[in-house]
Amino acid sequence: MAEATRILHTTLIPAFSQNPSPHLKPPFSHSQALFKKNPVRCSITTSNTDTSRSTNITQQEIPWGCDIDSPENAAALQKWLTQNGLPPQKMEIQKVEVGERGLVALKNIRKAEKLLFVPPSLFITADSEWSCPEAGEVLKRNNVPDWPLLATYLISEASFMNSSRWTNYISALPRQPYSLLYWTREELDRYLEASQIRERAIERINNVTGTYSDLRLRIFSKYPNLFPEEVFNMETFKWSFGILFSRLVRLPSMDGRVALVPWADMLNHSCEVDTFLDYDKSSQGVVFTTDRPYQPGEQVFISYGKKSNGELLLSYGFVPREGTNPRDSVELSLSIKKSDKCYKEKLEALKKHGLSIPQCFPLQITGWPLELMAYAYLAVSPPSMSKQFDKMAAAASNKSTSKKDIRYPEIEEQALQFILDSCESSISKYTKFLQASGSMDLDVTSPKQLNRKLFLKQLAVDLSTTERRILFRAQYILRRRLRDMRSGELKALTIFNGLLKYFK
Ligand SMILES: C[S@@+](CC[C@H](N)C(=O)[O-])C[C@H]1O[C@@H](n2cnc3c(N)ncnc32)[C@H](O)[C@@H]1O
Repeated sequence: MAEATRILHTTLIPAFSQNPSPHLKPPFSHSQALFKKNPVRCSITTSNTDTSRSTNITQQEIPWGCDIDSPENAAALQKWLTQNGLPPQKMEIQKVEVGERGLVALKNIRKAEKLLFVPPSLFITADSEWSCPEAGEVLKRNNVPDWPLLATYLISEASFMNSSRWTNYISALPRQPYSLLYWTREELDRYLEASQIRERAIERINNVTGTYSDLRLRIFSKYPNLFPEEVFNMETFKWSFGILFSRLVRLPSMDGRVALVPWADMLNHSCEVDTFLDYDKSSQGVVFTTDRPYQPGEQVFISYGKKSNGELLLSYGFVPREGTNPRDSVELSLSIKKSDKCYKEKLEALKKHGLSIPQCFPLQITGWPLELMAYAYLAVSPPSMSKQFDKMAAAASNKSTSKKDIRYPEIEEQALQFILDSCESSISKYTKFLQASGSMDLDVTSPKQLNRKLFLKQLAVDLSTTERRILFRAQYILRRRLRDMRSGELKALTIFNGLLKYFK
């Protein structure tokens, strides 16, 4: 699946911003000049004919997807796809244990077999035809990038209901995609207080909100006939962005184009699988090649990419079982104390290399990056090492090409202790949350609310448990390294004292 954060950074911002920042700002901030004032009229009529959308339509009347446990919409989708060029398949959509709905093998599937073959006529891309062509033209004339364009397209097509070519597809989409976009600020603060994913979720929500506000200000408000507020509003944008975050695919063999690929987007993710979707030039369709055999009745999986549990929760709304994700990582936040004698110089060196105080680095169960160690060296280095600050900051930056494997034996122990302290402070936040979660008052007034809160809390508990596990591992390694170092130093000191005595 497409890497949402990267796409928001590289696709949204450059097209709209003259001053792209690596840290996400509302994406359309400097774009005024790119929008041309050129109103277009749409042929939408008030009648409810087959080829038009009623202007009286309300958001409630539009079927924004379905409850994904209802099998009818999936069956209708499957039938429609077959009638529209999807070749016979060795899988069908079924209710499954992992992912609610998924693709299940109907026949024996071999390892290294190509599956799917979804033709381009069934992809939704930035070039797809609009049921209201005038609306598409307005967005294109204003250089709206792929992501907001596709988000608007989905809403527009949903609003045309049966008149849209995509009605069967849209009706089978989840009514509420599981992603952190649907968590309120209070829920994020409460359930994800220990995890850095909270910050990422807030950033993403602000991004989506900013994108919608900008579209509304610069385009929708100027063409209310084409983009009525009852249909194109914050709620519907949350839905369409939620769909994009959890289903959009980047196709490497089509120059990295992004597309919604009906049918292929029914495949669920497994951390143990290595195969991913791509366009196959020889068969001219989206395929994937199995990396294992499947028997009839078994669910078939793909990989959504090498993502941590936190990233999977952020975009897809699920957390893999503890210990099953070899790519799992946790963001450790490192900081330099304001009381540090060289605080200003260190901050300047970090800023020069695009870093900040505090700064997050990913810890994995297998270890931590060299950049983190370089940051730790900088944090603990005394004023006498000020000449090295720039080199340390450069090595701490993952953008720098300079040598990262720097070593300063004289401050190595302090640097390791500094990382250990940061790990332990983070562990205590997770432990506090996990202990409190058992007796957390969910503050609900209906069974529906209770179900939702219980579900969110469980996701947060799962994420916190897996993230803390990585921190525990790092704590163990760091304590052992420090113990060995200190006992080595002690031994050296004993030998030295012995030698001193001998010479005396
Ligand atoms: C591309 S869709 C896959 C089809 C989806 N299951 C459906 O019924 O529409 C991605 C969504 O499937 C679900 N999903 C995928 N892999 C999963 C997994 N390993 N565990 C739990 N849910 C998963 C999540 O809700 C995710 O947002």
